[in-house]
Amino acid sequence: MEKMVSSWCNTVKFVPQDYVFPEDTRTEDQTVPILKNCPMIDLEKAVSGDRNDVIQQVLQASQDCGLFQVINHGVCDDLIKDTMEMSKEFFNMSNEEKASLYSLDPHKSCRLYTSSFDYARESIHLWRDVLKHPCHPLEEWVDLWPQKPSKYRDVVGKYSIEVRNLSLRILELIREGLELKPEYFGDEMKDVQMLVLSHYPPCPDPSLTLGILKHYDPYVITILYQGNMSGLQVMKDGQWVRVEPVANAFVVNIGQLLKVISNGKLESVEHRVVTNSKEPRYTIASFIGTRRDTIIEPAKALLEKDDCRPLYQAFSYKDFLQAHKEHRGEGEATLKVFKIEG
Ligand SMILES: O=C(O)CCC(=O)C(=O)O
Ligand SMILES: [Fe+2]
Repeated sequence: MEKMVSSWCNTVKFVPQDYVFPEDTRTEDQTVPILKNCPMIDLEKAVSGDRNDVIQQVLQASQDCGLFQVINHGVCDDLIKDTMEMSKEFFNMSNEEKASLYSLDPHKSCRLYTSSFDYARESIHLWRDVLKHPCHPLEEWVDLWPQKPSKYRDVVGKYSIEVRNLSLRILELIREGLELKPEYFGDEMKDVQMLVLSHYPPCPDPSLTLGILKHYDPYVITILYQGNMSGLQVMKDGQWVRVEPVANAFVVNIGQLLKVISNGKLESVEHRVVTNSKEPRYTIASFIGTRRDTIIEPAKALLEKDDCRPLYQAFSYKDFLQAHKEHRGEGEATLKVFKIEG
């Protein structure tokens, strides 16, 4: 517990040496430019307006940026606010109250930890505390979730369901856009959902530290709520740029599995999180993924339609995760393992 950044960060004036990243991996400049033309997609229009136009916006943004933001997404503002409140309350509880969830074991399904999933093996730590738990199907997991704050399970349970529904609606737009058959994203492609609540406390020298190292999301799709504090940066045209938070909008990230399924038509964007010295930052990421035995491959219908060869061989998600672990921080290298050269 004493390793959690929030346990000791108020007592230090300088960044401890084991939190200082090598110069080429950390952020030297806090004032990187804003991601321009980050598409803001109005999802309501998919129902009441020109659905095809929304589909094209989603596809275009996924191709150009690997990321977009959504408004009028159907998750109600109060629920987002209450969930953020639950997260803040949780992280601000005393260490005694959180102790039962804290674990250094990367295999524990619901856990509170600090830095990355494997603190014990990393040489430099991230400026970040994390609560991570599966949430689908809710009744299977909810009993493992925090018991305090007392409304946590109720509020976060509702949030996880609504955000899951949002992910499925976006996946459906993508499926239609790629002209895949209706059952393409069947149950197995989306039957895992993880919720990751992050707390990035203020840092005395943000130029030395990172909240999360550069990475690609090793899932199908991510829905991120980043509150009102910036910190998320994406690699665009060889440059790190900021994704500014927009009140009640979600950031949608195309995961690496979707890049493979779309045979590289959709991009997955490299991103990282920087720290700041002023305010704590709280974010909630919902990842839709799959089980370890699911086979991932470029959609055959897409290859036939476009008359093109597959860029990736078929692989099990288990093998992908293994490669992901081996190439930590080098997300491009993970997919290269499965790339068909030619
Ligand atoms: O907290 C954030 O802003 C981003 C989190 C993220 O990229 C992740 O958890 O994969
Ligand atoms: Fe991420």
